[in-house]
Amino acid sequence: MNDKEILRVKNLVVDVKGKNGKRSEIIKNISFELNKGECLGILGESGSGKSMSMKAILGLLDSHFIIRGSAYYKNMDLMLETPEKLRSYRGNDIAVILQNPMTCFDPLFRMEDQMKETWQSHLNLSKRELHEKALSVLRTMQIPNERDVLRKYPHQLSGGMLQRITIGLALSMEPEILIADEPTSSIDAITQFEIMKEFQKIKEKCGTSMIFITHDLSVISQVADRILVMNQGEIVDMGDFKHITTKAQDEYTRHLVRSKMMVMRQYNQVLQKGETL
Ligand SMILES: Nc1ncnc2c1ncn2[C@@H]1O[C@H](COP(=O)(O)OP(=O)(O)OP(=O)(O)O)[C@@H](O)[C@H]1O
Repeated sequence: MNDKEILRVKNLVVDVKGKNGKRSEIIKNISFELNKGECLGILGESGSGKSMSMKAILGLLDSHFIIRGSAYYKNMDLMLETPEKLRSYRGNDIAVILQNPMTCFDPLFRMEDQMKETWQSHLNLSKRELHEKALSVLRTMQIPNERDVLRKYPHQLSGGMLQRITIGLALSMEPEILIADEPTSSIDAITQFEIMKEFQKIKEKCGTSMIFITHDLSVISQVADRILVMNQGEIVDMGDFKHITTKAQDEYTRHLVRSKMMVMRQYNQVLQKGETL
């Protein structure tokens, strides 16, 4: 690893064991690095291996999967760490934001209790301080009526608001790396735009290193410094937005760009209308 890098993934292979005992390769020898303060976009269609590669790095795959390769975080190979150590990295150093914010919260508990629980095991704070922290996260994420929101259950809040809270919670842990796996896919286009603005702010203000996983080129066009394209478990292209959209040599990338560009034009039209509402 050089000084600029915060994560270096080398020759990552993931095999899955089928019921008949046969092994099939779902991640085929991928290597990439994430630089400090950089936002790396991982782009690919459904099933291309975006989530699996992240899960493998974070130790989130069960024993049906056989993983080879290395993933250096601050010169430590995550692949060689114990499950306990990986769990502590996931809480403190590497924050993960998932597709559906509803699945991150327990439907039976009020938002305040869930937020407090996130911090309780990591921070030594009094009840009062935890309450103040919860309010401050909501204010930072510009959530109105923050006192009311804390008393609500997850189903009483919109998907966009829950995702904002998830992002706020992830950031409150001051992670070194933020991994967002399709964080806007279950949200309408206007809220998606607002959430993307949050990610842009995070990048500009906090300098957090980010990996942003999506199947949608338009979504990462605003935040990603570099985009890595995956197809059938392999990295087929890598470069900045301009390279991906105008100079990609790989036929799959070109096909992806052509089809996304059309959607992107429509998406931008919707957003422009939304902004002037
Ligand atoms: N539990 C599983 N058991 C076996 N194979 C799996 C399992 N989960 C995913 N796969 C396979 O791994 C490959 C990569 O899946 P992955 O979820 O990483 O794709 P993705 O690019 O993140 O797509 P999506 O956006 O739909 O999640 C796919 O071929 C998928 O069928």
